[in-house]
Amino acid sequence: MYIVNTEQMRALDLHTIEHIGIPAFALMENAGKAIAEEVLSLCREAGQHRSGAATAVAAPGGGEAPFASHGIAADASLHLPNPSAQHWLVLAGKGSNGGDGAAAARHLCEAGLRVTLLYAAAGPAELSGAAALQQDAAAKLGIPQKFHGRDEAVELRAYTGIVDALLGTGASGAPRGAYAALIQAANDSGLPIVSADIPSGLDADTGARHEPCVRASVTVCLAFLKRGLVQYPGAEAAGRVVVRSIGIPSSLCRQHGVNTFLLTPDVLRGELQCDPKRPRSPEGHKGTYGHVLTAAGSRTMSGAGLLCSRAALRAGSGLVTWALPEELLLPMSGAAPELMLTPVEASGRSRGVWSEASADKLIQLLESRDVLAAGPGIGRFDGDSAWVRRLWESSSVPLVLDADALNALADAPDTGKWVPRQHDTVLTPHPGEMARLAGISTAEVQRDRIGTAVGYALRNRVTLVLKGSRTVIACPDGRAFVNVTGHPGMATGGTGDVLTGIIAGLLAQGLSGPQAAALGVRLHGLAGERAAQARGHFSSVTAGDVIEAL
Ligand SMILES: NC(=O)C1=CN([C@@H]2O[C@H](COP(=O)(O)OP(=O)(O)OC[C@H]3O[C@@H](n4cnc5c(N)ncnc54)[C@H](O)[C@@H]3O)[C@@H](O)[C@H]2O)[C@H](O)CC1
Ligand SMILES: [K+]
Repeated sequence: MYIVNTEQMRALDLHTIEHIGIPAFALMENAGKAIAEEVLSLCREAGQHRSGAATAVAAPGGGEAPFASHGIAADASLHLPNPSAQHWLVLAGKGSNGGDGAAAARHLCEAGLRVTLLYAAAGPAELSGAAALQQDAAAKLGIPQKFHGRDEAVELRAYTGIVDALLGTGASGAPRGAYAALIQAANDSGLPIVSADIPSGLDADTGARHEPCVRASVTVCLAFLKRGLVQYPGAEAAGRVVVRSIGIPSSLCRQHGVNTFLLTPDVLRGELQCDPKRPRSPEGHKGTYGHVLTAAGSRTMSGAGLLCSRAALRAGSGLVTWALPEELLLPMSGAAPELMLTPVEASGRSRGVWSEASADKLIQLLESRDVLAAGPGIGRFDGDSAWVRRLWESSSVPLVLDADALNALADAPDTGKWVPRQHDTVLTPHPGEMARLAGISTAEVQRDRIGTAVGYALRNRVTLVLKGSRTVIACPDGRAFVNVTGHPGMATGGTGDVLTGIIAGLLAQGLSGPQAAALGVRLHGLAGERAAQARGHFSSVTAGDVIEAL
């Protein structure tokens, strides 16, 4: 599923209208029907919820074919039992979003609902183009219309639901004047709201909420998923999002530079050519599935190393060697019998702390290993930026950097002079680590997660996993994937270490950086959901549970 920004959406609209020849009015008609269908679906759900009765009429001879009678069936998508009990208000702006709303009003009327159109305008003269034609068509059909051009309060409780067709991708800044008043009234009404394209007030590119912003029950996103609908926390305003085709060919997306995707199984298999069900060769032996070296753990954070190493095994790596400061060797021996442990030179200050010199041992160990995962629980230590540089420049295997290895990278004075790596490099920062790497504030990272991640990945030719709600996987070629799996219960110590191990384990089995990062993030989220389900309540999920659920 493609994710577009407003500039790409406008270009796709224009291309479809001007080059392909599908008129804006036709697109708007399709948009209106799609919105109406989702309103009716919401009404049916509510009706079923209340009465528990199924709405479909069983066809003669069994089967659920609604309204079929002797082989003749009606259009089920616009059916609602007792539609006249519904009186929906369509709030329409002066632009094409409002045009979608007017079209939806006609289709809802056709389905038998009572409908009123309320424009954020002083009169029809303020409308133009296809939106004016839609308003005129609705008027000709006798659909009641009101015009509200001023910033005055209005009472909406007489209705049963609201369609928000005030602002779409043409909005800029916080809703003003009558738009603000109507959005406020809609939110205050407590009625179910179905938003056209995006909730009015939501920034379609960044997901920022310009108040007053509509809080929708459902958002009917038209043509392609808008970036703002997958950037949290703003996107919570959208409620359930359903993307509906309106006739703009998805085949146009590539030529308009759309290279951001929702991470679905189809996208994994298609765009990423990554088939998680890849058959494992029967003659496979532990060497077939790769050997991960983890450089992780320190005196006060030994568990991070254990979690990362166990996760690499659980993700399918044939072997895992855990390199750790010598002081931890005895205490951690046998903690996970499947792991091989090897001590590295600790710092002069303390035997439980890493040293810059330990990089030499790691490089030597990598002569017989396939992947290096460095960072979970290593803490900060003298010379750690030089340590990261040594690993960056001298390891000739895929590399995953996490936690304080990223902070050490961020503090390195001259990364621009480092020898570019010829092997997959995956960084897994949380927003704070991303901020340090990019030299901006965490708030700025969160304001445009996709843009920040893609910019860094392109500049540094790495795969960047920006963790958080809706994790972003940004690739060295500029493509980005937004993950939808996961669970609030995963916001607990150690789940980041587990993700690093999973990605390393997948790299060890031959996946590329983007494939291992995308599949790893998706599986990590699914495992977290399963762990939360098994625990009954998400507050008791631990990182270890996520490994077990993987
Ligand atoms: N173009 C097409 O073929 C299709 C478009 N679709 C729908 O159209 C909107 C985008 O429409 P556009 O006319 O560009 O802008 P909007 O309707 O979103 O709003 C512009 C309208 O609102 C005023 N305005 C802008 N910002 C503010 C503000 N902060 N406060 C108050 N008023 C504001 C501005 O002056 C204009 O009058 C898209 O989202 C789709 O819904 C269809 O999908 C069909 C194809
Ligand atoms: K809207």
